[in-house]
Amino acid sequence: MTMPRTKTAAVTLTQFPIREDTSDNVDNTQASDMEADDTDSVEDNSSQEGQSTEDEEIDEDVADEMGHFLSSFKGLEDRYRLINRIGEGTFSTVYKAEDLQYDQYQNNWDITNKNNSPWRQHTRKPSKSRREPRYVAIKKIYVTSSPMRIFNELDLLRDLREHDAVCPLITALRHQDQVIAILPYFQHQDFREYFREMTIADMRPYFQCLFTSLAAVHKRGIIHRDIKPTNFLYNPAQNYGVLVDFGLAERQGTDYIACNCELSPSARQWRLEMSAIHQGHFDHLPANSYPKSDRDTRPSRRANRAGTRGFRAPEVLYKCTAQTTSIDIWSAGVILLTLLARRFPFFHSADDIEALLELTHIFGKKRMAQAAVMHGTIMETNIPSYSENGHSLEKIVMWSTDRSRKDKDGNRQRMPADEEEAVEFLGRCLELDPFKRITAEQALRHPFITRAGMADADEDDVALFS
Ligand SMILES: Nc1ncnc2c1ncn2[C@@H]1O[C@H](COP(=O)(O)OP(=O)(O)OP(=O)(O)O)[C@@H](O)[C@H]1O
Repeated sequence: MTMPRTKTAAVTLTQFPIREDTSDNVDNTQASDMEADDTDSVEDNSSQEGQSTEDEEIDEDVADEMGHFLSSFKGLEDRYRLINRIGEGTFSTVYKAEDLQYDQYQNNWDITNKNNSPWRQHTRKPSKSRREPRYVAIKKIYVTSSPMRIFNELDLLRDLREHDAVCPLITALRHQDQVIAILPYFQHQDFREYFREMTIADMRPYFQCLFTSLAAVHKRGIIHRDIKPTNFLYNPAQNYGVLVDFGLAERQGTDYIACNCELSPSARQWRLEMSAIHQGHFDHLPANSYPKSDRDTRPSRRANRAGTRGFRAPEVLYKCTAQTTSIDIWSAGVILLTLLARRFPFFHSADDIEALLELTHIFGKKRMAQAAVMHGTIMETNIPSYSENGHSLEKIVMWSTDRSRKDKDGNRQRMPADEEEAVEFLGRCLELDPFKRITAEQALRHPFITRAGMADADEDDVALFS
């Protein structure tokens, strides 16, 4: 008889009760929350360590580390055979492992068993042989993560388990203060290996998959908060990818405080006109306004800024207190910009102020100042090289790919039509106003996406990047 994964556990293991109290046995005094909030920032320092095969040699240190992990987590070696370390991030280490007790459980998560699943066409055919190894990814969450953070990730993953475009949670286990999440192993390629070669025709299915995942996540009112290439596991050979890492995700509306951006444009304009800054003097402050230089007296604004540097939307940088799922669309736009510009990482700021300056360089002082006012804050810079109106995204892409110079007859290179379409879509994702930014549902109806799989633009692609 097979059993549902979440109802059974080896006697020696503490099965992680996803919806129950998780604090038992976890030393709360030790658990320092590494979650990025108002003060912390996360860098994209996760590494993918290749898609190991079993023949591949394993680094001695990794072998030692895996041995220690197996021996310290009671009962783990009866259930899983660790094969290799496949990823190391800010909050966890991920291992590839063989599921030794696969046949003892109901495996509803297994895409190879699903009929009518879009995953089915992207994965190997179900095998009749019961002996074929089944692989999982074991995410060993660092013990320094707070129990609430771990609970949040597992809870959201559980909510999203029915979605083919999100890597589902099989189960989670706890031994003392160590929590591990078991996910299906998804064969993918490291972004750094393919981003330079991707043609526009290759980008379409990539974003079709990514936006399908985002549409599913956003439909449930969940903000992923950490959309970046290492969190979208993509297999270019199969044109298929899944979203992982809900460690920073949250339900929209958590810690919500009203923000200026929700006002109607006329109400916002009225507020601006009444502000001391707009009037340029502080002798007669209108009611309910702040003087310009009051840093010592006014508490600083707090908002969730969790995410990875370079991928944060402007409203996150401006500490908007009413952030929505559209922050994920911005981050997806940054991935597209990376692909079109052939530069990774595209943005490389050390902190949020630098990140705002990088954006100002592209979008210009005027639009960045307008975006700031939208969220009830002021953005000023005296850096002389920044222009008032910034540059078009088309120009940025042409510069980045070394196509901005005129030819010997003085003509500028033109962007091929399919690339123009991609840049137009990019502009819809990198819209400074979150309310005007395209949604995931709308993105799936955009021609850049709907043309995925059509052999439309191969000639242009070849001409462009050869
Ligand atoms: N289901 C999976 N199948 C294959 N590889 C995976 C899977 N889940 C995670 N990985 C690998 O492990 C890496 C780290 O995983 P994850 O992003 O969940 O951890 P993290 O510690 O939160 O990382 P980060 O610092 O990027 O937020 C991924 O980039 C990927 O290479």
